[in-house]
Amino acid sequence: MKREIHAISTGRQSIESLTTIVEEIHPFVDAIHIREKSKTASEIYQIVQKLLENEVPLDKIIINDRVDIAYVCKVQGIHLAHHSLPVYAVKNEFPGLRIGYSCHSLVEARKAEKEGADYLFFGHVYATTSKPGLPPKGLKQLKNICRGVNVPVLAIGGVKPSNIPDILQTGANGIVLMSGIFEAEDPKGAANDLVKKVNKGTGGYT
Ligand SMILES: Cc1ncc(COP(=O)(O)OP(=O)(O)O)c(N)n1
Ligand SMILES: Cc1ncsc1CCOP(=O)(O)O
Ligand SMILES: [Mg+2]
Repeated sequence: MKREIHAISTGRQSIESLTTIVEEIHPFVDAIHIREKSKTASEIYQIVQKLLENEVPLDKIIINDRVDIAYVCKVQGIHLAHHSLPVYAVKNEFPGLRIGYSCHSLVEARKAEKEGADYLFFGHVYATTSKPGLPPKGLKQLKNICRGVNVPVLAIGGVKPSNIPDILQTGANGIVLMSGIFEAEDPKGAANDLVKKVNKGTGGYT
């Protein structure tokens, strides 16, 4: 199974900065999540249209939570969280959309898999400023999730180049980064480094 690198927007950047970064990084990553909880549907639609105008492939874009926008924009997929529509409901209505789900336990992971999730995020694996005050889940729990489901599991939270080998040892199928890409001094260089690190020892870069 091909290892994947996903990048998630921070929700803290302007449309201009966000789209500029996505235009630079898209060749290096497998998916870019537009996770903009305080932007309106109209603003998120505008982001997707701007990306499209700048030749970012729609099949690299995943919309967080907003199934309506994912469907209308015909992007790669939808990423759901515990506060989103249930996985089974989205699967029933939109069987063509790739569905991701953010899980935090094995019970949740198995439930999402059973309901039709195509891949899972598990985290936060390491401490991260994105989840202040919440203890990290760690590599042992990540390994447990990877063993307990058959769909790909991607590690999220505090991921950086130095911890990628440990993450991949757990059986995880990839990594997800927010600050390490979107807040990097050189997002394109950071994404390029991640590709090398993730594919080390597999005999090929993507
Ligand atoms: C145990 C637990 N429940 C919920 C959250 C946060 O929500 P989540 O479903 O992970 O969605 P995001 O807001 O992170 O996109 C959590 N971190 N832990
Ligand atoms: C959305 C989300 N869910 C768990 S950690 C996280 C954010 C990860 O951010 P970073 O890659 O900067 O640690
Ligand atoms: Mg989460």
